[in-house]
Amino acid sequence: MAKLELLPAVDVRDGQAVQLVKGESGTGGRYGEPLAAALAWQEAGAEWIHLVDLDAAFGTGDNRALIADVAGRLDVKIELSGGIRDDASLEAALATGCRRVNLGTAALEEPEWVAKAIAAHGDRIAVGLDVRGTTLRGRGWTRDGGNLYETLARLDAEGCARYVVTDINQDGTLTGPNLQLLRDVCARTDRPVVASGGISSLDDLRALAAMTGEGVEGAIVGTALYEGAFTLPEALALVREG
Ligand SMILES: O=C(O)c1ccccc1NCC(=O)[C@H](O)[C@H](O)COP(=O)(O)O
Repeated sequence: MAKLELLPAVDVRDGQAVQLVKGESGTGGRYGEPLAAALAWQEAGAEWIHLVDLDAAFGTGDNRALIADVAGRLDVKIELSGGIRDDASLEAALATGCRRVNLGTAALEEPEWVAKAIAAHGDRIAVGLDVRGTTLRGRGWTRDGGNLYETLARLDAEGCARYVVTDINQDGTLTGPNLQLLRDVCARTDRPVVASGGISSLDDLRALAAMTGEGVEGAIVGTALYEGAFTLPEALALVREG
């Protein structure tokens, strides 16, 4: 069975590393310099970093220069997310050297542009499916954006290579991932799924590792690592053992 990939999160708001609760502004913890956080995950053995520009996602500015600087100083693979909605932001994101970008809002509001981006960039494009129930949310998770499964079918048909699936109600809550949602998404697509939101324990990672055969490829971990629920070396050892 394939090994579950782990992606420690570095979400950037106002130049600081943060983790929000359910994506709500002003909630959650602040964790200092994003570069220091990213280097700490890299030194602890991370193979990936999930790097998010929350200001760009919310439309409250951006941390583009800082994010490009962080990306340029890391040796690990980067998944870059937040506010990538047009040619300029996509080119800037890809120019950081990241392995892939996540498109979120654009997949809901600019489907033709997203189809072109998928055609042009292949598996460097993933789509973030951020949901409450089965309703997608865009613009930093502040606006409804259509039905999860209709959008998934459309993106599959357009050749989308991978999905990052977040249950917003679990995100940052340390109450565990929504395994049923992940199962349902995996049942409706043959593309790999990266799980995000709510991971609280090594047992949660074991449960996700047991789903690699269903299509769960990776897991983004934020709050649990910052708050010390487990360490990254412990998590990496768990997924390496299979
Ligand atoms: O990724 C986004 O675009 C985004 C937009 C608005 C609010 C939050 C957003 N991302 C949050 C994350 O990527 C979290 O770091 C990740 O889901 C980890 O969650 P957790 O392990 O529950 O802290």
